[in-house]
Amino acid sequence: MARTFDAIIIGSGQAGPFLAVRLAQAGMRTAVIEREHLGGTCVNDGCIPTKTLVASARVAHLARRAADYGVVTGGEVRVDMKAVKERKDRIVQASLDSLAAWLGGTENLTLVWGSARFTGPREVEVNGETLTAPRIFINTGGRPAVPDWPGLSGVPFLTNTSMMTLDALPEHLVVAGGSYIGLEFAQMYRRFGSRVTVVEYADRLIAREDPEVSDAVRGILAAEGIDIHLGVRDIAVGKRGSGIRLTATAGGSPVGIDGSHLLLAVGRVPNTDGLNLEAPGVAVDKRGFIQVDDQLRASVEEGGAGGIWALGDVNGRGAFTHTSYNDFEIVAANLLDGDPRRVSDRITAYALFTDPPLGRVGMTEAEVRATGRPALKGVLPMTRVGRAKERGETQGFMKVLVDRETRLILGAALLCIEGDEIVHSLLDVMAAKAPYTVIQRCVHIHPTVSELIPTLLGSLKPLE
Ligand SMILES: Cc1cc2nc3c(=O)[nH]c(=O)nc-3n(C[C@H](O)[C@H](O)[C@H](O)COP(=O)(O)OP(=O)(O)OC[C@H]3O[C@@H](n4cnc5c(N)ncnc54)[C@H](O)[C@@H]3O)c2cc1C
Ligand SMILES: NC(=O)c1ccc[n+]([C@@H]2O[C@H](COP(=O)([O-])OP(=O)(O)OC[C@H]3O[C@@H](n4cnc5c(N)ncnc54)[C@H](O)[C@@H]3O)[C@@H](O)[C@H]2O)c1
Repeated sequence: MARTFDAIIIGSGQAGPFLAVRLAQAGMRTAVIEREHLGGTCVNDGCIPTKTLVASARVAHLARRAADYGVVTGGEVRVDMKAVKERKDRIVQASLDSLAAWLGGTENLTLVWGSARFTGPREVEVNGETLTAPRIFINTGGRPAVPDWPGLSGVPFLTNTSMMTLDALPEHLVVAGGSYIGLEFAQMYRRFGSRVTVVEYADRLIAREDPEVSDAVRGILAAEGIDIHLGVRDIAVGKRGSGIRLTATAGGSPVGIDGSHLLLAVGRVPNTDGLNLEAPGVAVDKRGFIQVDDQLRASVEEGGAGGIWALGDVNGRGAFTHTSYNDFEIVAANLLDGDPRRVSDRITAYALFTDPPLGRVGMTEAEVRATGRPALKGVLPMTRVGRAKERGETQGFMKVLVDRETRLILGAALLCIEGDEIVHSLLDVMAAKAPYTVIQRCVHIHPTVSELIPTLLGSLKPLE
């Protein structure tokens, strides 16, 4: 006998639990199916633990720089990795506990532990039991990609998931992938005290960003003693003692790196392969992401029944906690509030949490150029920002791009202290569809980093 619900949510990532509570509060009998841990990647092996570790690493970094500020410490700075991990575990556990209490205390909501797969358009199977509902929401997220390098299956390697169990310092961490995940771990472990080498396939780091951003990030990381190899090809790995040996070519020259640990950060794959999406006829693209419309309804092949939505990383429309949460808001608004919110209303915004962080909104310069529209550009090096000088952290720059005709802000890259925070002042003006002059004429507080945003906007020159 099948158990019947009004709604089923597969996966408890950053959209599912919030949607489940809204649906249950609206009187729908709702099941949340989770196979591993509540909260998904963000809570367990993504944002929350990594930003907690980044905070420990920053303290170590500043403690080593104490003398720059005239502060005397008791000699060499050491990092107690067990204590660092315990702090991280405590913060993750508190998040898990509050999520479990919230879901457990919600009427009409049933939590089912197990791995779900579709057996029909409106039914899934979990642990041999069939659950049915007229509405099914997929929030199954993604997992680390594992490349097919020769020798990889014969050596121990880490991913962002297994990194969470480390409580000792790697002597030499080799990080494959010089993008968001790889660079956050690279800087963090360098600051904890490891030797760190990054190997990146592209000819620059974070290759989705503009070259000047990639180059500045590379300079910042290199100055901290991180070895970086770009344009890496033909990677092969083998065992060497208790560690690994990675061989490759970089820019055509052979490279050999002996590391104690290997971290794979070469991208993520969506968790759709085990869902048996053929049963409801849900279409995926060639990388496995579920095809959705602007209101996140899964595109169901001809003859399919509909009634299926996909939220979060699994739909390929965003790969961040805030985009997953926004997916929840869009689906809830459409289903429960009669408010036709859409994904296309969302302005791209994210941060890379290196130190200094990179706050990003809207288009890159390359994207603006590709549109062919006349634009203005402003750049301000942080060496000219009083607050940065006072804090002794003048690395990076702020860059903004504006449409010359409409005067609307098109995009910005703020690689600077507080760049992940102050970028919201630009984002909010973009959301308000107000011209840049609104923020340029706004009087900001002295001495802050935000204070220089009007100055940045006052420095606009035509984008040649
Ligand atoms: C190292 C790292 C750092 C990150 N840092 C940031 C950051 O700083 N800021 C940011 O915005 N984003 C960050 N992200 C991205 C962010 O974690 C994800 O975008 C976010 O978690 C949204 O994921 P989601 O809602 O799609 O699902 P997920 O959080 O991935 O959760 C999916 C859930 O579904 C479950 N599941 C999967 N298949 C099934 C099944 N068949 N049956 C039952 N359950 C299933 C999984 O067990 C999991 O719990 C980071 C990611 C990583 C890996
Ligand atoms: N701060 C944040 O918000 C944050 C932090 C971490 C992760 N995330 C999310 O997780 C997603 C995945 O992050 P990611 O960094 O794993 O993936 P990514 O797709 O951004 O980067 C993967 C990197 O690995 C490189 N690469 C691929 N194959 C390689 C190979 N064989 N050898 C060497 N390098 C190779 C790619 O060129 C790329 O630079 C991001 O898109 C992001 O949305 C967000």
